[in-house]
Amino acid sequence: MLLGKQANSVHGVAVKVKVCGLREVEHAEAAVDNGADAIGLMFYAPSPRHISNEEGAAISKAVKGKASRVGVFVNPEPDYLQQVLADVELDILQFHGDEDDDFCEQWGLPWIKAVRVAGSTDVEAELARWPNASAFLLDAYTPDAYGGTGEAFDWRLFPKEQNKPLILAGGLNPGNVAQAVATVSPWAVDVSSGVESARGIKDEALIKGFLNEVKNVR
Ligand SMILES: O=C(O)c1ccccc1N[C@@H]1O[C@H](COP(=O)(O)O)[C@@H](O)[C@H]1O
Repeated sequence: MLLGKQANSVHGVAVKVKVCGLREVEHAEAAVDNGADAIGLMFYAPSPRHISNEEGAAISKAVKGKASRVGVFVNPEPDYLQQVLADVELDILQFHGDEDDDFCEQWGLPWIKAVRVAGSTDVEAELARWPNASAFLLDAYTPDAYGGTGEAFDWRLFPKEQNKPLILAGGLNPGNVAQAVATVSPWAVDVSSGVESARGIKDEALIKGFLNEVKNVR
């Protein structure tokens, strides 16, 4: 599991893994069976990984009790988010847009704030904008997309010390995740396009490969 109701562990002994943008029950099951701590369900319509509430409910049910189910949103309308919560059992919310602390805090679930990092970003100052976040996910900034681009940021900008769990994301894949973990020592890693055979299409072998690579450095 990724986070409890209270997130209070920082830099635990094992690197946790979230596999994001799952659209098929069998891919979610493959991720969980191979050691994923969390799966991400994309509720952002422009994403190639977007799923309906019905699809999300089926995946959520399949992995219940085995992994944390994270709903990923980008600047959602409150009514839409409310409807997702009514239809899909989720454990954690991930906000990947311009949502402020008050917006993220109102849903009664632990939440992760994604912060998009460019060369000029003052990461510490950015993280201070969401004091109630349970954890932060650091992803690459790209001007034309909110995430899921397969782009990495400069890992030297990843904070060495933080009082909250930090998740490394952006451009991770089976070929670079071991190096990323060794370089940055994140609390968790998050992958989406790096385990796809085509845009939005997850690949079971790549999912397994990614999880094996992380296991080797756990
Ligand atoms: O996956 C998407 O399409 C997406 C769209 C909008 C916001 C976030 C999105 N995905 C998240 O982006 C990061 C990094 O993805 P990648 O591994 O570089 O493809 C990851 O946290 C996804 O959850």
